[in-house]
Amino acid sequence: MRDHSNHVQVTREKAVELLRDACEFDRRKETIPVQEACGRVLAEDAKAQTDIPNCLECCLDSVAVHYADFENGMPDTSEWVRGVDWEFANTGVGMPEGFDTAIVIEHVTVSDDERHITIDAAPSAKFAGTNPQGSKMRQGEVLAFENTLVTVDIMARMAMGGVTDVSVIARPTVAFIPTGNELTRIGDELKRGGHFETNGLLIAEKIRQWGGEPVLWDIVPDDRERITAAICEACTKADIVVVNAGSSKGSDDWNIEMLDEVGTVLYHQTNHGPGHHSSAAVVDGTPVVGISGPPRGAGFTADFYLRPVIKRYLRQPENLPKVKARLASEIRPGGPGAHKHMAGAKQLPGEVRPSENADGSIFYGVKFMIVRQAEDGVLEAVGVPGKPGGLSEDAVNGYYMMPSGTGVNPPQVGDFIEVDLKPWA
Ligand SMILES: Nc1nc2c(c(=O)[nH]1)N[C@H]1C(S)=C(S)[C@@H](COP(=O)(O)OP(=O)(O)OC[C@H]3O[C@@H](n4cnc5c(N)ncnc54)[C@H](O)[C@@H]3O)O[C@H]1N2
Ligand code: MOO
Repeated sequence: MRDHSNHVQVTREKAVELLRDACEFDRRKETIPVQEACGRVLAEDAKAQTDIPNCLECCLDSVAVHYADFENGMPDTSEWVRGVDWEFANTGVGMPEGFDTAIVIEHVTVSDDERHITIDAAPSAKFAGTNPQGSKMRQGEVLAFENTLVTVDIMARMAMGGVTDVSVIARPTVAFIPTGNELTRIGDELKRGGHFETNGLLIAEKIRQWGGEPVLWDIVPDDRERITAAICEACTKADIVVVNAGSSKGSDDWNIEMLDEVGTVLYHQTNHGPGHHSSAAVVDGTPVVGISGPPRGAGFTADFYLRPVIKRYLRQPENLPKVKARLASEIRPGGPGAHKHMAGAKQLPGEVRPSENADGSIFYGVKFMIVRQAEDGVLEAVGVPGKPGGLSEDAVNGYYMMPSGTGVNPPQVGDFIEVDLKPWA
């Protein structure tokens, strides 16, 4: 049984900072076709391979002429020959060779047989109505900088400049190690009192959405040697490792000890719940993110702690975006430390766990919120009604860290609160 007398509890902010400092990635690069670059991060500047346009180009639908014919005023065009003195020229297309100036088609009357024209407005200067070579992009010009997340527009711009292959940061591989004797693979027969291993499904998809490559480990039983072996193997094979469950104080909760044996534990508790038993370690230079078992907390603690590590690898913004929203429904404190048997209580009933902020520090209950526009146009946040883990959670798009502790006043309906937006990417 684990010795949990020596807690390393940190705030959420400190946890992210410790994890960030522990990441010294040796990023890999790969070259992929530009058509597949959307959603990837450039490892090098992408440069135009050619001038665009690569010759004098016509601006609008026009006829192409020689400016020299207009230098002494409007010429007599009755004897003009198509292809010699004039030619059609169209928007965004190279000028017919030899022609230097364009007159928009609205100032031109074309004969029915399209061989003769009369013009009612002369061009103002040589090259009028044209775009010079290289006016959209010049060969060698940077079209997108290193570390840019390629959007559809950027992908199309690079392709426009003749870029066929791009160098991108390889997707970091993220090993997910599920632990627990009670776990059963999805599709197998459920053990008595057990659960299907669903956190792997949940977190693998998040990893993909955030730009990583999930690698799912088989369920590891609560056995010290097997846990250690799985962690060590994963740390040699993956860029980032997630160890799931086995993080608390139960008779089979070994993960923190094992991480401590093979690496350095940075922290193994945070100041919020759910998610209290989140942890982090470094094993042979590989960051290991510890996510607690209960699925309700596993999802958003991955948002809090795993996402920044993946984003750091990919050199993308790490913090979740926050919005200020008007609290639209009453929310109550919760989690250890927010219990009615608060810090300082002399005797607790046996089924109640002691406060984790008995020292008077602030503890945060993570509240699932729906952020939406109120009828008066203001952004409002509604606490998810009903039972935690219920259907109403499907609409959750934000998290609020609700403080509790001595002297802390919880927000009232109508107050503005800061909500972390749930990340989809
Ligand atoms: N006496 C105390 N008991 C507990 C405390 C405490 O402070 N004192 N903390 C509670 C809190 S908070 C949490 S969170 C959990 C943390 O538990 P673990 O991270 O050690 O997770 P397990 O005990 O292994 O499992 C808990 C629960 O989650 C299910 N689980 C685990 N892995 C998966 C998975 N991959 N997919 C789906 N479900 C999974 C597991 O079957 C259990 O039902 O401890 C509290 N207890
Ligand atoms: O760590 Mo637990 O996730 O607080 O519920």
